[in-house]
Amino acid sequence: MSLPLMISGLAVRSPRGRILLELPALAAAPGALIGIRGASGAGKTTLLYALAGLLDRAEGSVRWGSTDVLALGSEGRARFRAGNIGMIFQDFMLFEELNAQDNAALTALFRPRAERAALRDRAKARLALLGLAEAEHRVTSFSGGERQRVAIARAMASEAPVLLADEPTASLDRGTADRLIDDLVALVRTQGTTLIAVSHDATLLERMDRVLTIAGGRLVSDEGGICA
Ligand SMILES: Nc1ncnc2c1ncn2[C@@H]1O[C@H](COP(=O)(O)OP(=O)(O)OP(=O)(O)O)[C@@H](O)[C@H]1O
Repeated sequence: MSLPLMISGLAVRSPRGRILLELPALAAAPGALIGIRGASGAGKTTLLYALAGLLDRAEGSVRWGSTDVLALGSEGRARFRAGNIGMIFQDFMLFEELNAQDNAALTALFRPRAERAALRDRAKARLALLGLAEAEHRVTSFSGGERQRVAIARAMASEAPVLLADEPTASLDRGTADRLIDDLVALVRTQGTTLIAVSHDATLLERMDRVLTIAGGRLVSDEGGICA
């Protein structure tokens, strides 16, 4: 399944009413590689959170296909995310008491029984591809880069139609980052996934079909790919 994105009248405010993000309209076809760049505090993570349906207070609509995630209650948003959105976020959202393999295969819990074994196999293969052989180790002892790779393996193994990533290469060495970028591009090209990645990594941004620049909570440029 592939999901087109349609944003309309999106506005996110701080609890005191300050505008953090204002995006009157944005559309993205499925199967696109979209980069988001901007200075610290520009609103990039806020946009990713809005796209993932992780914000409780936002005006407007964020439609993935026919689903407006802003119109759903928290349970509905969680269910939609589990089925449709793979997330590689900066806090990695790992479960400390689980090992790397179980963390990477976590989305199997939300899948029909018949799909679970294949998802676990994909998670294992992704961990190996990302150079994490210690799949049986609990993530508590892992470094930042190792934790990031577990989160990436989980998001990619889910084969969700949408992948949202916040600085996916930030904790990785250049070689691992380059392999990851190749893998993400291949996934998008073969599966029709939509990848939206916030990044400062020029190598990653160069590989995107489209790069959005956010400044002061607003979209200030929308380029069909850049050469950094
Ligand atoms: N809950 C909140 N309450 C008040 N202000 C907030 C809240 N969340 C974010 N902000 C503010 O919103 C603005 C955008 O933050 P955001 O994290 O989206 O920026 P960013 O572009 O991702 O920055 P960075 O590159 O540093 O991660 C910042 O000024 C931040 O301080």
